[in-house]
Amino acid sequence: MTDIVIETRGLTKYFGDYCAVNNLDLSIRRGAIYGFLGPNGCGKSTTMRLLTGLLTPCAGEVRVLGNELPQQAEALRRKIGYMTQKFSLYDSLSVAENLQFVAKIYGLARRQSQQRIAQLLALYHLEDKQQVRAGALSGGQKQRLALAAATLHQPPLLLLDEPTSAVDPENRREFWERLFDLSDAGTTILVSTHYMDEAERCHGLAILELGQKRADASPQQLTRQLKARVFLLQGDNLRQVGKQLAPLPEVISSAQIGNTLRVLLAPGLAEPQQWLQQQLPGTALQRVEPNLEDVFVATTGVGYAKSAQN
Ligand SMILES: Nc1ncnc2c1ncn2[C@@H]1O[C@H](COP(=O)(O)OP(=O)(O)OP(=O)(O)O)[C@@H](O)[C@H]1O
Repeated sequence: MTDIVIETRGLTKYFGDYCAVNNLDLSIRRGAIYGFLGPNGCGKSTTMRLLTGLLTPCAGEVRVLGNELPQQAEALRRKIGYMTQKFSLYDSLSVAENLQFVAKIYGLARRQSQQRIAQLLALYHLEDKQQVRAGALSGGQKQRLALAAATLHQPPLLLLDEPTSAVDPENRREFWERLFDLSDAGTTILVSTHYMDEAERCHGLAILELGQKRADASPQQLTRQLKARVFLLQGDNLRQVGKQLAPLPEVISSAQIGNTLRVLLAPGLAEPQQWLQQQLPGTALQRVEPNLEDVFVATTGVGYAKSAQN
């Protein structure tokens, strides 16, 4: 059996005249946690819906777990777990009732369903909440319940659309530990996010903008391959310095972080440090290693245009 679980070529989706997903090629291997990182409206959710078979592409080829979509969407449905952006379980049902309901949908036998639900309640620390209405749970508990429901039938592929957007850092960390357990057991996980710290945890990552893929590699490769140069500046009047630098075509971005200004320079400059020092005589500056946020800034928006120009 092939090790590639999700494969798309030229995947494209229009809503009317608007191209929400534009000629997307993906290749995601079994057991990977693969992230979609991108701004609001870049096409993350639409791509996920296309990969579940819920939406039909306008063009391109899609193969998920060996199923050609949209023709074999029905066969795929039982093999995936899908956690939508909005909590989609029943607020008025208890935690246990929600899981029993999902087990019925998947056609689990009563005994098997009881065992699996007990296992999930323990795994996701919901044992003492099983009689509580889902609507009364905290944000973190709701997400754990949603993950329990999405994994109830032990699917080999999980699609999680911004799963931790309403969750505090501790719960998010715990949630990701469970995702790594699932990945370790062979589950492939596709996760969309706005958060750099979540994106950094992924094995592989696509940065999306305007429905297009701007970059695709592991977070480590993306930072290593970045051609833009990053500098940290210290000194007085950093607000003023930032405003002076921002409009220059050689400057991809300047952003204040505490008492420093983080400046990204476009790749075309032969002597970037010298060039920057000439713009700002007397300002202390130091070259630093790029992080994932630098990659994001350089591959989207103004950064994308300036990187391409220079
Ligand atoms: N059913 C639809 N009809 C028309 N336009 C749509 C539909 N679904 C999505 N869109 C548009 O397609 C674009 C991509 O939307 P999508 O929800 O995939 O983005 P996203 O990256 O998931 O955004 P967010 O981070 O805000 O969830 C947006 O401009 C959106 O308005």
